[in-house]
Amino acid sequence: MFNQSCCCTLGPLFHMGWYHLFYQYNPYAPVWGNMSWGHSVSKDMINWYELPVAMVPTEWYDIEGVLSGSTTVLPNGQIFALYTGNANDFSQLQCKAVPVNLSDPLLIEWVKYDDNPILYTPPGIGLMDYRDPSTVWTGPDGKHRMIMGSKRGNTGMVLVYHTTDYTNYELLDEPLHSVPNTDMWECVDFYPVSLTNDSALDMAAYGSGIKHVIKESWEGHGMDWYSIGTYDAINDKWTPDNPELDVGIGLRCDYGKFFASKSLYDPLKKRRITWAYVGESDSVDQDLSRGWATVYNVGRTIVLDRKTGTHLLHWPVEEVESLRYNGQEFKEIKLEPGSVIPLDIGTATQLDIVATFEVDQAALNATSETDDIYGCTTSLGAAQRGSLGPFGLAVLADGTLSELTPVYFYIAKKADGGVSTHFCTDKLRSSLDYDGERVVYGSTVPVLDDEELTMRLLVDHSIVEGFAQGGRTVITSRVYPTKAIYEQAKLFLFNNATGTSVKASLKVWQMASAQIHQYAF
Ligand SMILES: OC[C@H]1O[C@@](CO)(OC[C@@]2(O[C@H]3O[C@H](CO)[C@@H](O)[C@H](O)[C@H]3O)O[C@H](CO)[C@@H](O)[C@@H]2O)[C@@H](O)[C@@H]1O
Repeated sequence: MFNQSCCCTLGPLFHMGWYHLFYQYNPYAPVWGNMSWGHSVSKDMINWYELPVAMVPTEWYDIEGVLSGSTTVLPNGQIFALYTGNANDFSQLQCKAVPVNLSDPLLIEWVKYDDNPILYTPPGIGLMDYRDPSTVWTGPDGKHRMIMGSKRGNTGMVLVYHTTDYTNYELLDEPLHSVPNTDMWECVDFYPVSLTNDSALDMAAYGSGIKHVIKESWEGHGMDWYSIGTYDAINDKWTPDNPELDVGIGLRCDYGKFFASKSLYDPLKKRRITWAYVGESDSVDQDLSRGWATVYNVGRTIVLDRKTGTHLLHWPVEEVESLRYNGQEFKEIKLEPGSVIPLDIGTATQLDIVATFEVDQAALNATSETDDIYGCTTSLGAAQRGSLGPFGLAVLADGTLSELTPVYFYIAKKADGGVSTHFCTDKLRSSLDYDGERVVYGSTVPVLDDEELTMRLLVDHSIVEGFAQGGRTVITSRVYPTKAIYEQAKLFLFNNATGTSVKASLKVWQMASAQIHQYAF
């Protein structure tokens, strides 16, 4: 957690045994402004050291902000950053910077390129619709490429550039991809995923057995969208597998607070990790009185869900399991319709929970109730009862359930005989004293015939990260309980369905705190 960091998680990189995270950061206040590149490092992605700010606004071309961008590590070990400068007239110009000393594992000092800016807005693009240059990668033809997010009118798009020297960039005539009515695409990310195994691929991977993902962050809406498709590197064009799941209209990386994410190919463990800015959801006044705002999620691996082929799986990095202690197991607890069962686990403010739920198959077949329009976000939350849901866990709840955050499944039988399963987080009663959004987050989650319903929850005081079906649908929430804190925070199982009992089995671990410190020089 960092004093007002905001917006894109910038070019993460791995250098000499350290994971580096750069992020939009205001050194002076917990609100957006004075945008600089904050810098933190970790050896394990769990415990972090905060380093001196890497870049601050100093020049005419970035005096209104050193905005988002990326870093690139070349095969010869050279490193550079590309970023958007918010110029003195607020136009968005692309700039370059390099670390002063490559033999410094911490890459403390950065210097801006003398001939910045290296790119001006192309004709036909708004001066403020042109930002967040990506990591540079090399295609199968040996050409080096960089992409940026933009829009024309209301059509969001990814622009593609070629470069031969990593400083001069030539814009291609056609975008990599665009989708009408999706507005400005911020912080675009583009990466390959394997169709054959869970090993991540670095950007150079291309050919059969590979799909490519475009991720964009929807300006002003705090939502990150992704789509899986095929990249034609010869023509620098990308096509979605399913036009109904195109970028910005189909699937989200997370259905809660998770914005402006950026991924890293981790060369050490051959995996792709993503981080995003998990903003506060109470008022700016609260940010000011706390003196800080915004956290980052525990790093999440990304792989293609090879069972559905339609989804990605976002899952907490394995390192987080090193924080687990005092694991307790609960087996086959029967939850009758309308039941709420406290789980005796002691303090319940920092938890890792893995739970499975088994619905009575006879009840599922027998129910005559159908609901074709159920949706988490339009529902009344966990209080809305149906024949086959909701059931799940209430976290950060006080003993009287005056405050609680239910995370649950809701199965809706459809008129055509099929079912849709929804994964939701209900923030309507998370806090008795709260001046922010009171909403229900969530979406549908595919559940295949041979699968149980499973969820994993990471609970950490004001953050609840929920992962359904191995990470097919993910919800990150910020909640601000006033009573359900420290020793008063409890964990409950519940089944608010009217027509089925549910069997729950779960393992719950207490979680030690991660260490976040200033680096001692
Ligand atoms: O920090 C800038 C980077 O953040 C991104 C993605 O989140 O753009 C956000 C954006 O909005 C910020 O500035 C607004 C004032 O201009 C402010 O109202 C808003 O709350 C902020 O998040 O930043 C740019 C530049 O101002 C603006 O066009 C965006 O909407 C990313 O695209 C930027 O690189």
